This record gives sequence, structure tokens and C-alpha cells, in this order.
Amino acid sequence: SPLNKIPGPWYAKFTSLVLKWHEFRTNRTRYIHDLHLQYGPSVRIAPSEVAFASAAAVKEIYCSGGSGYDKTEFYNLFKVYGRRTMFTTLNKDDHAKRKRILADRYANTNIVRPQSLDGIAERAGNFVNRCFQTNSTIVLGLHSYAFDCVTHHLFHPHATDSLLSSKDEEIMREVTFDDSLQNRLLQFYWPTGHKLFGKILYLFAKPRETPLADGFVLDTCAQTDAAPFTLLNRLQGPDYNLDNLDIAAECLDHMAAGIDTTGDALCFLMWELSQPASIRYQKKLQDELLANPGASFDRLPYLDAIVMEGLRCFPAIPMSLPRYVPPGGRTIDDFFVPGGTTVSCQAYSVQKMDQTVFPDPNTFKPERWLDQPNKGDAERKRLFFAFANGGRGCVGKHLALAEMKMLLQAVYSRFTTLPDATMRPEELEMSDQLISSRPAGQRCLLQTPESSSSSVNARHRLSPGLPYVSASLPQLTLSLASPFKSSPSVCSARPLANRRNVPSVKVTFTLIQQTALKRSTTVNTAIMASLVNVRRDESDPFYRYKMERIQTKIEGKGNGIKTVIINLTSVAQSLARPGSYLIKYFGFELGAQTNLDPADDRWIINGAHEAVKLQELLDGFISKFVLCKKCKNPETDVHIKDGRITLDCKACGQRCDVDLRLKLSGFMLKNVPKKTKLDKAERRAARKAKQNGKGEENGSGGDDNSDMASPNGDDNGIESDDDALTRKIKTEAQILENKAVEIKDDDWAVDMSEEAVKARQQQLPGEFKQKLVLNGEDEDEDVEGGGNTVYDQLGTWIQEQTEQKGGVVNVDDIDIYVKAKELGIESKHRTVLVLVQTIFDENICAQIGKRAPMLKRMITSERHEKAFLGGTERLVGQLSEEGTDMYDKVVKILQLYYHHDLITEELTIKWGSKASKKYVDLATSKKVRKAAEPFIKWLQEAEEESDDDDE
Ligand code: HEM
Repeated sequence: SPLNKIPGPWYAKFTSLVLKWHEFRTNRTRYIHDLHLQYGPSVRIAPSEVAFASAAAVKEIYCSGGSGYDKTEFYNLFKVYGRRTMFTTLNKDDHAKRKRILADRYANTNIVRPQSLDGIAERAGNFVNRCFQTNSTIVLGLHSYAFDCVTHHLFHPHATDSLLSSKDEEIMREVTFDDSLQNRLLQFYWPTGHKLFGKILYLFAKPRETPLADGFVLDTCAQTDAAPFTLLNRLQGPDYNLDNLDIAAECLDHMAAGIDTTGDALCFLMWELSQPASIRYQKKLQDELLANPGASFDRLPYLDAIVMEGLRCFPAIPMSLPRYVPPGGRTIDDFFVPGGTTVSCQAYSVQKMDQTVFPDPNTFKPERWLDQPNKGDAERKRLFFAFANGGRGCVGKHLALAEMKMLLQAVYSRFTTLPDATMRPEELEMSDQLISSRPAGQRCLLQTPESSSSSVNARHRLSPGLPYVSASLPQLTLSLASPFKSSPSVCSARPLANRRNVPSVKVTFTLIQQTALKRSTTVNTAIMASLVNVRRDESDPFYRYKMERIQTKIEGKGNGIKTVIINLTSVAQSLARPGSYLIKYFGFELGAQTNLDPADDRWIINGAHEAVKLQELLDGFISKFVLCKKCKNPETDVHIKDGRITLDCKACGQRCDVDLRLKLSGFMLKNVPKKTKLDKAERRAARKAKQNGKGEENGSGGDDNSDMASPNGDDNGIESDDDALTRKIKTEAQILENKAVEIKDDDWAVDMSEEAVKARQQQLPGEFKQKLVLNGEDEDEDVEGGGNTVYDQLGTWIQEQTEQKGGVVNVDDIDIYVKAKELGIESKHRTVLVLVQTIFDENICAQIGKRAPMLKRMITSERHEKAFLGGTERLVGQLSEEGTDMYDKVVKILQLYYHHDLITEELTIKWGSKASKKYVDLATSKKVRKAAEPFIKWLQEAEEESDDDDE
């Protein structure tokens, strides 16, 4: 046989039993990969079967003549309701006919339609919300997310909501948690035996049964009002003559194709990004997302690199895609292969074999997709086989990529994920199924490890448990040391039939809240995927006014059924309107009762109302009560005075009246909102800066590194106000009288008698008390068993890390937080005192922004805030003593603290009014306050003016 020339193990010439044995052991992919490593990119794996792993072979087998060679009867196993779908058509012509009907529904232009993307974004929001809504163990999956997204694309408005509804989740579970591999393999290899002994086989090899999914799809396909962008709408077109069963079969096939693939791929990525070796990539991703709030998911190069690398290392369909060599035979990779031979490539090997294109192939390195963009780019893409290639490649590719990117955007814009230490690599081995692979353990249980303090929750307006996520994700195959390499022996030791005996794996992903981006009137948080333009008729992805898409949760039953708007506060803030206006508006429009001022941030409308419907109603609210009537800009202030409601446009200056006949107008007249101090302070600063109208050069104190400048220089609405603020403060600083600060020893001070100081010092460990000057903390009743030692340990550890990593900027927030948590002091105010002295240096102004999310999470009370300011005094004093004059920077530092919500007006004013010996000597304390005076004065004036405004 000409196949004898192809390298491979000797037994492959005579028998396919070894290959089959590996298939039954869920280890086919790894087995073939090992053969490739041993014999090269062309390997004979059975008497009539050859595996290839080169770009040339991919091109020949899958792309020649458009869609490559015909599929083998292996695909009969995937027939649905006895019908052939696009996926299961074997020859080119049948395939082309079906593909012509439905391909345009998967074209990128259709995927990026607002209605299509809205559905995905809503599900990404549901995923995030579901994770953060509970403080008890919950079971949910990225599979649910993928399921809801794909059914949205197939059936909207009849999509599932398995992230919100347990009934829908059951359907997803039925499709995902399928154990029919052995049964189906027997059906393929021994069809007669399968027919004769089918019932007996069922006893130990379950068939695939999906009654719930069948029922759901059949029922849904009977609907005739599917949205124009959906597959169902297309298949029901009169020109195509498809009967109901054909339509349902095609839909069910696509539904199944869209769940495990996207779900597992995402799960892998989140897991990998959470590993110590990859946390830096997670950080980079977060940096990109935070620097580009609201950016469209397909304009983020690092996100793209992450997704590509994830799919390269763990292709959700890593296995062989078998095809028949056409009659007459073909030459593949220089070997003549006779007609009728089964040939295939598997993504797992294609994407790893050529080390000139993918050096260090088993390591997750997103950078390889960015490095030298032109060099090797074409080769990398030629060898990217996760979605296969040619005319029969994955039709759902654009949908899958949109889903993956939008979910990662939604999660990593706000959170950091870390794995639980109990996770064992062998629990994540790859388990091959018929064509896709899944994690051997098949499920991960994620749970809320602990609830956060109420003050943190209050700050973030989310339910208890916010900083931690509770989620169930399917597991993935990787090991900590070498994430993508897993040992075949471990894998083969775990037969799929024993799956029920595999202990369920418990994984905890700790999600740490990231920066909530602050913008004067528009974007408050950066949940990119769940953001929507304030004007939804505005399709420009760069439209700067965004808000979170409305998220709802239906609770209760019967008469008690109600809709909770999970994120109403955030939406209202983005519109700069009180939440009570929005909820009341919904109430009026729906004729339903609402609650107006929920202490727990649970905004409720009686009855069940879909988020989509509320989003539409919100458009009405925005048009009537937010948008400027002249220029349609949403940046308007509401003025309610003398029985009139006016919208004052900040963009064009127009003042227009709101129609008083509207029901909500009556409500507004009776409920005039109080302005917040921060709003007023910012407005006032902007106004005064405008009056000054100079754009002073000395504005920022020459601090080019200021984090206030957006990295890409965009005018994103944050800088303008802050620059105005800085300019204003600095201008005032110049004209301030040089009067002395009033110094009093006050309630900030502690007993500084020699005796007391000595007593305190006894508690401190030797070395660190000098370094960090941790004395003066004697009133700290919450010191733990180790006394100051733990704080000392934290400080020393940060300093060591700083040395090891060549600078404090390289010490990661997450590592610091984890260390503090490990020492049990992440919530202590002393920790903040230690941090401020160790994570900042003379470049503090450039460092604050980066550290703000972590600090914000840790500064949870007045006490913390005092420690934070005290630590800053020490830092300023100490650095100045060492020769870097830091007093000049005090205003800027405070302003940045204020901007990032790390300090409050009241406490800062109080702090500034009285020097104290608590943290530094009196002279230093006076000097710091003197330097802070312009900022304090500005805060005071802002407050006074606000009070005037209120009157
Ligand atoms: C990360 C996610 C995904 C991956 C890695 C993936 C991968 C693949 C691969 C490798 C194939 C070729 C299979 C073969 O030739 O035997 C394929 C085909 C297919 N995929 Fe996907 N897929 C993904 C998501 C989706 C989604 C979301 C859908 C949506 C509906 C989908 C629908 C299909 C269909 C219908 C086919 C058959 C195409 C044809 O025969 O022309 N896939 N997919």
C-alpha cells in the first residue's frame, strides 16, 4: 500500500484497535498528538487512516475546491431527528445547498447588528450579575451563557434565559452533561451489534437523549415571529421549502454546536488567566479594557490576542475532522494517499507542531499574536485551525468570537479572577468526546467564599458578596507548571464511564472589584459588554455617552411576582437622574406599583417585566427627561423651580422646558432631587475654570505622569473636569494669603509622652518599626494575635517584592491583596497605613490611579481614611527629609485621592484644619497641612457654594 511509506507505529498498518481503544478511553487527541511528536506531521494511525498536522495538509484536505474533501460516515452520528443538517451533509453539493440558505445569518455584518449584539451583551450582564447576586453556593455555567446567546441568535424573542431560570438551565444541562460517547462509538463501529443489542448496551453505555432540548426546539420552531436577524426566521423563508422537522433539526444542531464549544473555550481562558503564570496577562487585559471604556469588543487588540491564544492552546474542538480522499487519490504533504483513505487534521496538533511559527507551543502567550504584527502573521493564521478551515469551517465563528470577547470584557473590566488553592491540575485533564473535548471532571463548583463588608457593598451598590463571585464553570485541562501539557497517563487512567466517580471539583474564583471609572455625567462603570449608548438610535460604537443595559430579575410567583431592576442605580447615575424618577416612570408606563427609595438598592416593579421592554421604555424617559431638545445631547441638568422643569444643556447651552402634562413631571415637581456635593464641586470647578478661561500651563504642576491623562490621549470626559479642577486649585494656591495653619493637638493626637511611646514601641518588631514608623497605633483594638508582626510582615514583603521585581510599580495589586488576605489583615486600617508607605514613592501622582481600585476596596471606614491620610503624611515627610521635596505635590496627591474616591470631603476638611502628632512630628504635620491648604480651601468653598445652591 502507498500508505506504507507514511511514518507511524508498526501496528497501525494492521489494526485500528489501538486507536479505537484510545477513543473509548477519551484520549484520541492526545494519542495522535504524541504520534505526531514522535513521527512528524504525517502519521499513519490505522490501516486506512492518516493524520496530518501541516498548513499544506489543512489547505489540501479542507480547502481544495472550496470546501475540501467529503466528510466520512462518522458524521452520521450527528444526524438530528433522522435528518441531515448542514453539519452532517457528507458531500459538497448537499452542503452548499444548505449553506446558501443560512450562511448570511452568521455573517459578521449580521452578528454585529444591534439587536444581535444586544442579546449577547444582556447575557454577559446576566452572567456577571448572577455571579454577584448571591452569597450562597450556586451552580451556573459559562455553558448557560453560551446557551442563552446561541438561542438568542437562533430564536429571538424566544431565546432561553438559563442564567436566570432554572427551567431553562435544565435544558442546557441535558445537552451539555451528555455521557453517550461509548454508546455512539459502538453505533459507529458496530452498527449491526448496536441495533441487535442496543437495549442491553444501554445498561452500561447510555445513549444520547435530550427530550427537554428536543421539546424546546420543536416548540420554538413552531413560532412564526422570530426576529429578522435569527436563523429561524431565515429557515422559515418561503423559498426554501424546508419542513418543520428540517428546520428544527438544523436549529437543534446549531444550538448544540454553540454551547460546549464557546462555554468550554471561555472557561479555559478564565481559568488560565487566573493562574499565577498568566495573571500578568489578565492584568494587561484589564489595563486595555479600563483604558478603553465602551470600546467595541472587536477593537481591542489585546483582548483579541487573549482569545486567539486561548483557542490555540485549548481549541474547543481539538479532535480530528475526518474526510475521505477523493477517488483517484491525492498527494498530501508529499505522500500519495489513495482514494477512499480517511485523512484528517486535528487543531490540537496543527496549532502546536510547527515551532518556527509557534515557539514554546505549550505555553499560553497572548503576546505571540501581537509581536511584530507583520512577521509570521500569515503563518500563524494559516495554522489557526480552532474553527477549522475552508467552506466547511465553523459557520458560527463570528458569533462565538463576539460571545467570548463580550463576556471577557464584562468580567475583566470590573474584576480580577483568582483560582482556589484546592484545584488540582489532574482534575482538569482533557476528555475527548465525539468531536469536541471537555474537562474530565466536567464541572467546577464556584462559590462565594465570604461576604464583603457592608460599606464596600454600599460603595458599589451591589448585593452582599460582591467582591467574590460564585459560579459554576466546567473545568479545563491544564496544569499549573505547564498549563497546556497534560500527561496522557493521567488522562488515560480516567475512563469516561467512571465519570460519576470523579469527585466533583470545587473551584473558587475570587473576583476583586476593579476601578469604577468615574465620569461626570455619563459612564460610571466599565462593563463594556453590558454598556449601551444612551441614545440607542445612535449606532456609533464610539458614542461617548453610555449606560449599563438594564438588568432585571423576576422574583416570586402568582400575585406576588415582581421584577427587580438590578442595576437601576447605575443606569440612573449614568443619566444623572435620581433612581426614583426612573422607577416611577416605569411604574407610570406599565401601570404597576413600584418602590421609590429602597434602602437595599432593590428597585422593584410589581409584575413580571422583561429587561428588553424596560430598556425600550427607558428610551422614552431619556427622550423626554434627559436629551436636550435642540442638540439631543444627554448632558443636561434638570432645574425644577417655580413649577417649571427645565433641562439645561451643557453641550449647546440651550434651556428647554419639560412637558408638564407628563405624569412623571407631576412627580418631579413634588420630588426635587438634592444635589450631591461631588456633583456640585465638579460643576463648580468646571464653571470656574471656564471663567478663568486660560488653560494655564502650570495646571498640573508639571506632573506629566499623572494618571489623569488617558493613556491614548482620548478626550474621554474624565480629564477635562479634572484638569479644570487642578487648574483651579493651583490658581487659587497662587493667590492664597500666606497665613499660618491653625495648629491644635486634637482628637487625632495620641499620648506622646515618653512612657507611652516606649510602651507602644514594645509592641513593634524591631526592624520594621523604623522602616514604616508604625508607632502611634496603640488605640488599634483590632490588632490580631501577632500584634504588629503581621503588618510588619506585609510591609517587609512588599519591600522585598519591590527589590526582586526592580521597582514598586512591578508589584501587583492582586499579589499585595492576596498577601494581606493571607495575613488576615486585608480589612484592617493599619494595613492601609502600611500600604501607603510602601506602594507609593516619589512618583506617587502617577501611581495613585493604578492602585486606586485596590485602595478603594480596602478603605472602608473613617478610620481607614485617617490612616490613609496619616500614611501619606509620613510618606511626604520622609521622602522630603531624604531630599525629594514632596510638599509641592500634596495638592495634586489629595486631588487624585479625591478624584478616585479614596477620601471624602468631610474628613479631609477636618484633617486639614488641625495638625496632629499622631503619624509624624508636629513640624512635618504642619508643613503637610500648609501645603494642602489650597485643596482644603477649595473643598470648603465648594461645600459652601453647594449649600447656597441648595437653598
Ligand atoms: C469557540 C467556539 C467554537 C468552536 C471552537 C467551533 C469549532 C468548529 C469546528 C472546528 C467546526 C468544523 C467541524 C467539522 O468540520 O467537523 C465547526 C463547525 C460548525 N460550527 Fe462551530 N465552533 C464554535 C462555536 C460555534 C457556534 C457558536 C455555532 C453556532 C451556532 C457553531 C456552529 C457550527 C456549525 C453549524 C458547524 C458546521 C459547519 C458546516 O458544516 O458548514 N459553532 N465549528
